[in-house]
Amino acid sequence: MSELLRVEGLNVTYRTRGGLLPAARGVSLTLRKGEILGLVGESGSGKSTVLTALMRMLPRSARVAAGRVDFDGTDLLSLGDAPMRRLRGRRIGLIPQRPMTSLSPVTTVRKQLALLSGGVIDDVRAQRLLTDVGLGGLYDRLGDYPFQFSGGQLQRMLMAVAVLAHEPDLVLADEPTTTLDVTVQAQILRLLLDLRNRLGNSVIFVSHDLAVLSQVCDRVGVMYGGQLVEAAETRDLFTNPQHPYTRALLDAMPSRRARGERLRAIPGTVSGSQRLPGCPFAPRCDVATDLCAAEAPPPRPVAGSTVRCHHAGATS
Ligand SMILES: Nc1ncnc2c1ncn2[C@@H]1O[C@H](COP(=O)(O)OP(=O)(O)OP(=O)(O)O)[C@@H](O)[C@H]1O
Repeated sequence: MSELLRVEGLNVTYRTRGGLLPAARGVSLTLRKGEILGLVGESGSGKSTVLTALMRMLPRSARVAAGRVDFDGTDLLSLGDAPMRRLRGRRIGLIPQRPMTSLSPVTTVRKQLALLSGGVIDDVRAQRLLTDVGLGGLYDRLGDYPFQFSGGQLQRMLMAVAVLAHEPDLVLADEPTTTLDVTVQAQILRLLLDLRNRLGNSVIFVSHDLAVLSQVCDRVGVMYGGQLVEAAETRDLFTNPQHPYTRALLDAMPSRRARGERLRAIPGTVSGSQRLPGCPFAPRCDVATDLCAAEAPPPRPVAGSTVRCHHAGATS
């Protein structure tokens, strides 16, 4: 598979009352054509910041302090605003986190689908797209308002717009199933896989839930304190995790604990870890040494993973 996206050394900083906050720190990743890459991490680890930087939709308080984002031969970070707007939607689609709040409550769904698709969804096209995402029966109700549909139905419609209206090469999905119940969540994940298999698009799928990512992703990147601390093929990550934080995340997954066994929470919080000079996970890590607190480990290959840990390889 050839490469679609290459992110190198992405640094994003927010201006806050407490000073500059480095929310993404030296994030490097690659995405092949047709690949689904998951990004996982606790709240505040920097997942949305990376996704928003790729879309060039960061708030004004943010600054991309360093890095390069090559999208199919185009440097996204130096691209002018007008060509970037043309790219958004057409070649890069976004599936939002909360379908209900992404839509205006006072405009009919028909109008919003047309607007979101840049005018390409007329009534004939809408019928085909709805059928493609398993909602053919809702065509007669397009004049209704968002609150008259379920969250799962709205998310399918937004996926139809993001993935099918222009068939973009890259789809960015920011926790698209978080607000849905488990059965609907499974339907949405299946739909995402079906669409990828049919269209061959690449996807970056952000979630705080490793179990969700394991169902759809070819590869998974683990974020902590603004850094990508480990990235590997999904199976390798689950069977042979190299970073202590990845191991702790896996240990905290209910499905991986034996029945009756206590779940292991990770003590401490991610808060403030972006400002530490050494490894951001060091204060919560049970194998950390003085070196970890003093020096940030660079990414290096260990047993199929790319991992940022001074002790990876020695501790597994
Ligand atoms: N607009 C902003 N202004 C200042 N700080 C921000 C802003 N947006 C995010 N941050 C901070 O940047 C860090 C990374 O946040 P980000 O939203 O990227 O994390 P996340 O992993 O996506 O979290 P979540 O899962 O909760 O969405 C956090 O410390 C957050 O508080």
